[in-house]
Amino acid sequence: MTESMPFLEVKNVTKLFAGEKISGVKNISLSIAEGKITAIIGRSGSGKSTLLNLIYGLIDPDAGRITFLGERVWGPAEKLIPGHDQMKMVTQQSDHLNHYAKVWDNVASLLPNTNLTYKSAKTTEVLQQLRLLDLKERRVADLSGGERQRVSIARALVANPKVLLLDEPFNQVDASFRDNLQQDIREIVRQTGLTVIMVSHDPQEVLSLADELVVLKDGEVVEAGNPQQLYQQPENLYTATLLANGTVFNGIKAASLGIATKKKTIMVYAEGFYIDKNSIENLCTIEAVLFKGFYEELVLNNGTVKFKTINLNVGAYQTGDRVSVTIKQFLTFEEGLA
Ligand SMILES: Nc1ncnc2c1ncn2[C@@H]1O[C@H](COP(=O)(O)OP(=O)(O)OP(=O)(O)O)[C@@H](O)[C@H]1O
Repeated sequence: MTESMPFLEVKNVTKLFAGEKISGVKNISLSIAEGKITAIIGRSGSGKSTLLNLIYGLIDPDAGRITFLGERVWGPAEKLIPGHDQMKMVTQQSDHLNHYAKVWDNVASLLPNTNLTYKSAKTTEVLQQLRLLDLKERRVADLSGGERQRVSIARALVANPKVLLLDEPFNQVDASFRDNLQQDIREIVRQTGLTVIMVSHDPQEVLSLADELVVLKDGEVVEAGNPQQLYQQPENLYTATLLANGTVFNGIKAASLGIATKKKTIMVYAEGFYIDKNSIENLCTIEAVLFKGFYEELVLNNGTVKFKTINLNVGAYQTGDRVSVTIKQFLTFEEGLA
C-alpha cells in the first residue's frame, strides 16, 4: 500500500430503502484508519447496520463507492459470494456456528488442509487470544452466550482478515464478560494491526474501546472524531445525548440554575454539578437517591427544573435533603430539543 492510498474509503455513498418513509444512508463519506477501532454510533434506525453492510459488500450502494486497499468493494450485483474476502463480519446471531461440533472444529474448519501444521498452530493461536483454549473440546451447544460470541470472533479471525466488522456483538453478553472481551479485542488489534469497525448502542463501550467515532443521524454523518473530543466538545446535542448521561435544559430553565446564555439549549453532564451540604446558595431538594454500586445517582429539583447528578460519596445524602448545587461545566447548543 502506498502512503497516499487510503486504507478503506467510503465516498458519497447513498443507499435508500422505500418504506413508510424513505430511509437508509445518504451521501456518506468517511475514511477508516488502518489498525484502529472505529465505532459507528447513532440512534436506532440511523443507518449503522446499513453502512456496515455496504462496507462489507453485502448490499449495493445506489450511488457512490467504497474502496478498500485501492480497489472497489463490489456488492452482490457484481459478486457471486457476497462479502469481501479480506473482511469478516460478526453479528449478534452466532447462527453460522455448528452447535454440535467442537469449538476447535468450528474454528479450524475455516482453514484449508493444505498445511496441517499451520492450521493447528493458527487455530491454537486464535483460541488462545480469545481465551478459548480450555474450551476447545466442548460442543458449541454447551457454551454460554458470551463464550459463543468468542467462538464467532475466533472463527472470523482465524483466516487473518484485514478488517473485522462487529455489529452489536456484545449485546447479549453480561457486563463483566463484555469488559473482558473488549479488552481482548483491543489487545488483538494492538498485537496484529487488525482494523475493527463496530456498530454499537452502548456509550460506555464505544468510549472505552474505540479510537474513532462516527456519529450517524437519519442516515447522515453528523460528526466524527476521537471519543474524548466528541464527549467533551460535541458539536451537536444529538452526539452529546448519545454519549453522555446528563440533563438537557432550555434557556429559561438553565437561568434558574444560574446559567446565562443566548444559546437555545444547554446540557449538563451528570458529573458537571457540584453539591455542597453546607452552603445555602442555589438550594435544591433531593427527590431520589438511586444506588448504582460504587456511586449514586441523585435526582434534584430546584423548584423550576429537575436534573440528575452523580455522587461518589455513597450514603451521604437522603431523599428530602436540601443541598446547594453549583454547575461546574456545561455545554451549549443552537439546536432545540428534538
Ligand atoms: N432491507 C431493508 N429494507 C427496507 N428498509 C430497510 C432495510 N434495511 C434497513 N432499512 C431501513 O433503513 C433504516 C436504517 O436501518 P439500519 O438497520 O441501518 O439502522 P441501525 O442504525 O442499524 O438501527 P438499529 O440500531 O435499530 O439496528 C431503518 O429505517 C430501516 O428500517
